[in-house]
Amino acid sequence: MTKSLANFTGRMLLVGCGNMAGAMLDRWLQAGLDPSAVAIVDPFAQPRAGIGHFGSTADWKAAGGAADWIMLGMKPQQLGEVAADLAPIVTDDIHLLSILAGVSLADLAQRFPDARAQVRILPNLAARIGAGVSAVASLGDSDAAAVDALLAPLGTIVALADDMTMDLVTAFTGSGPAFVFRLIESYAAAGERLGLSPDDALKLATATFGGATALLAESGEKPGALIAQVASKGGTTQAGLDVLDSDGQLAALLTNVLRAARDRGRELADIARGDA
Ligand SMILES: NC(=O)C1=CN([C@@H]2O[C@H](COP(=O)(O)OP(=O)(O)OC[C@H]3O[C@@H](n4cnc5c(N)ncnc54)[C@H](O)[C@@H]3O)[C@@H](O)[C@H]2O)C=CC1
Ligand SMILES: O=C(O)[C@@H]1CCC=N1
Repeated sequence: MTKSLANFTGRMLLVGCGNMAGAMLDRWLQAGLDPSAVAIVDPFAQPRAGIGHFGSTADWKAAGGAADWIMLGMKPQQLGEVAADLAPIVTDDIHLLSILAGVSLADLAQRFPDARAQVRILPNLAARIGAGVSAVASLGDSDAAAVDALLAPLGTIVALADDMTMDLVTAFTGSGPAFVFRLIESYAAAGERLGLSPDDALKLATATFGGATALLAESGEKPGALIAQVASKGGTTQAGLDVLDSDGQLAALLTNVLRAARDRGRELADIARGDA
């Protein structure tokens, strides 16, 4: 059942509302968030019924805009221009939330020093259906109960003591869905190459990945224990696993994938700080 936000009383401003912030907002609205308590500053955001849309922070302010929560949902590269307009508005009664990859709590505190709290959230796209993962770390008086209430309808919440590992988590769970979609796409393409029709290949691949992850989560068993239940000695699965496991190539490939994504987060932070 969707966790309710019907009792959430804060006024929320979203600065940048594209794929990720839009997925969070749509889930929040589904969970009962009052649209009249939300405003969006984004020159290109998709309009949503009952929500005020503004092209700039100045337009929002001129229309009498006020907020208790402000969430940064644009790209990290836009932090400089956004902060120039927004920082004077972020006073000590405002919780500043950020979903920006790379941008650290220290960077947020430097850009928005007067905020009541700086809260760094790393969500993922599955938030749209309440099956996401949100890692969260904060500075200041973050009102953890209210932050948890906001994040609960989006899926699993992982509270981190600080944001030291956030760039790795960004790669792992933030970028993660794209890596999984690519694996499924490649699995389907391999099935096609060996004779399945494109429709059957994607349908079977999606159901196989979905069923396997659901079984893993529900059974509480370790992946290795479930592999042993599928792979008969000398059978078909073992023949495939022998290829997958050869020379540790899969582990090396995935480590390189995560390292590249994590390191790009650090580069984005440099760009957001104006250091690159
Ligand atoms: N897409 C994802 O799965 C995830 C994204 N993120 C983070 O979310 C943020 C947004 O990413 P996406 O939604 O993928 O990008 P997006 O390109 O879909 O959305 C960005 C939005 O910002 C708006 N925008 C551009 N300049 C602006 C300005 N000056 N003021 C206000 N709005 C402005 C754009 O019109 C657009 O709607 C990034 O910082 C990214 O690191 C974090 C976790 C996952
Ligand atoms: O690709 C990106 O930079 C963002 C951060 C995590 C997922 N999407």
